[in-house]
Amino acid sequence: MLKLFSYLKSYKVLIGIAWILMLVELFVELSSPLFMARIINEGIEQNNLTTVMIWGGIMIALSIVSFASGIINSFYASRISQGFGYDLRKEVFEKVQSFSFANLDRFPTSSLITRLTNDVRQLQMVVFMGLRIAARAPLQIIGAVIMSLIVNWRLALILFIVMPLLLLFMIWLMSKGVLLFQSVQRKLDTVNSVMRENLSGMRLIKAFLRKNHEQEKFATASEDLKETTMKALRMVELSMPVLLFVMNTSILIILWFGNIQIANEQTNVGNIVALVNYATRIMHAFSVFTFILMGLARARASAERITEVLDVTVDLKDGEGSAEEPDRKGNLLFDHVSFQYPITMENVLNDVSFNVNNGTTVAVLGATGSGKSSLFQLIPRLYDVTAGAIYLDGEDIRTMSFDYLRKQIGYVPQETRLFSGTVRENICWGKNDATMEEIIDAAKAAQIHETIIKLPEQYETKLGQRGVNLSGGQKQRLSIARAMIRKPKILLLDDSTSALDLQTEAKILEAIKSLSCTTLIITQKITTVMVADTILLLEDGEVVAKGNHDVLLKDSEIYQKIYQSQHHGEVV
Ligand SMILES: Nc1ncnc2c1ncn2[C@@H]1O[C@H](COP(=O)(O)OP(=O)(O)OP(=O)(O)O)[C@@H](O)[C@H]1O
Repeated sequence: MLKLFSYLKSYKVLIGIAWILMLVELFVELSSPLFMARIINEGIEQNNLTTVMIWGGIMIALSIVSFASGIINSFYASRISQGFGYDLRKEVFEKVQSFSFANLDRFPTSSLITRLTNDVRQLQMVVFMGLRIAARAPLQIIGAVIMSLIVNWRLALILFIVMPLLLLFMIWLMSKGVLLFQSVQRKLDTVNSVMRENLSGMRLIKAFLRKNHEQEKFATASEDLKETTMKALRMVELSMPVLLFVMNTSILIILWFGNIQIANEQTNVGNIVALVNYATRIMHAFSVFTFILMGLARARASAERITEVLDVTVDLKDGEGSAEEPDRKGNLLFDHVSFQYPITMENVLNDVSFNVNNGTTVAVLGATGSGKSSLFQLIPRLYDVTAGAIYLDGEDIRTMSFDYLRKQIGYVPQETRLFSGTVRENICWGKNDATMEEIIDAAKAAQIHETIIKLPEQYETKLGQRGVNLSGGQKQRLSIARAMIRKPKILLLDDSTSALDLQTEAKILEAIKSLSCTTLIITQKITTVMVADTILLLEDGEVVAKGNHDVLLKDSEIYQKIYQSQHHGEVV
């Protein structure tokens, strides 16, 4: 947790001011009982109204100073804690942005969201408390103890017996609290994850009549969160009655012995009132302390979760190459490439070798789960190969900078993902500085221009979240336009034409040819495969056949079967 508080460094001066103001408040608080004792002893008991007026006036003036200090301290505490939260959130967000896919696989999205929001908020609260009340509570205890020793050291000894007991009780409370609040944050993750899945899959849930099942899942996760939170809060609530009991007992003992001392003329009423006042303040500080300790317990759990993200070693290292080299031709070579996902550690690609000449088209064919998408993700280095190497124009892609390598590639992933914004903005995602002419050209090439101009505001039509107001095929074509506008040297289409009719698909393939880029297409359609220069047949992560349509139809039994299945048994 201390590591995270290093983010407060830039607020050193403001923290100093906030603490000075807090000390002013504390001084007034601790000096008040003394003034009160004076008013009673020298004013009320002696019937001296002038003394009452003078010390009363001083007390009012000090209270105004304390009130103003409190307000300004609060203002600074909010400013510092909000700034700290902003800096920390930014740092965590930037770290997540630098994550490789392998790193991302380790953290569920919902958990990252909770860490970025709720966990940062917990730490923010602790910073606020630290500036407003946290440092005050222990100082208040120490100050009140010293003052009560000055006022009446014999009676103050009662507090020395009570305080260690309270301290032990609070340490026990804190140790239990940390574990419980860690559990609360984990349960919150689960609720967020269930909610996220539910909201993003709402259409499917309705179509499959899974509403009740999902509701049960949510209710279970929510109930679990409620139970754990209640358990944690019960710990906090337990502290209050214990403190009140101890406080009232201590005051009773002070009054009992105080009474005896007054009778023996060893002390006076004013001092006893002051002592009772200090005892009340000590107990109050203890209750604030308990509240702070619980906050700290919660923040410690949050700090651990945030540090876990910040401490991740990003396993993809950027290549040394410059981002401004000349564009490549697009020759691609897979040289004995094997790959496994870090979380499963099983080979999904095994000794894959093939060569693609620039400007040619390769169709990648294979059963589901055979490793096609995994193979594609290695080219823009979303993951790194586990063995072997991939070369672009003879150079290992790991030596190139990410920016440079990815600038050469247009990637249309299997799952079409559009962003809220206009149609134009979505196409521009592929090239920030694209002109309107380039945008229209890309849309025409992707066979989506005609559809766009029929939309209410054409290119300025706003897309709903994830493009809800478009059909599956329209979304696919828009993502193809987004990739084509970059005029990439390598174009990767991961099953991106599955929702298109044969005629539209043929037109897109024609437009792609005119880009003269190296194109790799994952497809299940034999019509697309047939026009490719090379076909790669993958099975369980291995290349089992390679060649053009005619070669494979002659040599590969698997290819023959695929061909026949889509040509209704017709053998060529
Ligand atoms: N992020 C991941 N972490 C762990 N394993 C994964 C991950 N993504 C895919 N896999 C596994 O890798 C294997 C290959 O998956 P891949 O998505 O590459 O297959 P595919 O041929 O593209 O399948 P499909 O045609 O169904 O899209 C599968 O066994 C899959 O379970």
